[in-house]
Amino acid sequence: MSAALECRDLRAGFGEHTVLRGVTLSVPSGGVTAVMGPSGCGKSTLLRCFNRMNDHLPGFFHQGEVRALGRDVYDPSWPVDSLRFAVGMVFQKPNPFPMSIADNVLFGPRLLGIRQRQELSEILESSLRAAHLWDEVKDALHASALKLSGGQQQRLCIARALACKPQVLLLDEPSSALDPIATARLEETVLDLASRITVLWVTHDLQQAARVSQHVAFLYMGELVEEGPTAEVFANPRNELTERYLTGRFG
Ligand SMILES: Nc1ncnc2c1ncn2[C@@H]1O[C@H](COP(=O)(O)OP(=O)(O)OP(=O)(O)O)[C@@H](O)[C@H]1O
Repeated sequence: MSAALECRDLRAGFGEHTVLRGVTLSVPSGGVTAVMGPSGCGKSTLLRCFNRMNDHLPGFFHQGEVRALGRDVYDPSWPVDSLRFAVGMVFQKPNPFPMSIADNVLFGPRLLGIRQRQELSEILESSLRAAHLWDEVKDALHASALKLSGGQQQRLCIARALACKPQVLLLDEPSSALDPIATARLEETVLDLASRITVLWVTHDLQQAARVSQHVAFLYMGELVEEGPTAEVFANPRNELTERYLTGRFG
């Protein structure tokens, strides 16, 4: 199985604060890999290294290698915009742009220079369908995205990322602001997508990690403690820290 994302000896942090302390991780192509670990252990920082979303944050530094789709993410011949189209991201809080549903989805394709009406309308429909939102919004494509519910807004954010035809989606606790029904719909949507693209999903929720992922990585205080097939890690963790985390015995 080839790796969609990889980092080797990755140290990263902000100013004097080292957050990631030499993380080596390989995220298999296809399916869902969950990153779990206690608050502050560096999950989001790790996720954001893969599409260079930390770069603009004050004091950010990194050492070591970070690769996406087989390429160094700092390869000067790979513009950061193209990297972020290939490795899309959905954040904790839904963040639709204050514009119509259609304009949200078509924002990326228009930036990519696509102007043909027919092509844009195909991208709009296929992205909304893939995000399981088409049936709910097909008669209101020109209504404001801000009128959608939180769960719909989060699926719109997925559609917006999908419109740029990513090969990888980074999800940073995308359901933490959603109720259980909206969370279930989001999980169903992502599981469908994961047959075609690679998903790296940061979650606090162990049951969610067990439900959605085939591969799991456990981070603790900036170090990768354990990774492997989800069923194996949950049933038989090799590391005592992982075992304590999974059984809720974490001081
Ligand atoms: N922009 C920033 N500037 C300075 N420190 C930061 C910044 N972003 C994160 N940190 C610090 O890096 C550490 C790891 O944060 P990160 O958000 O990666 O952890 P996390 O495991 O995702 O946490 P949570 O589960 O609470 O979201 C924390 O101590 C945090 O305060």
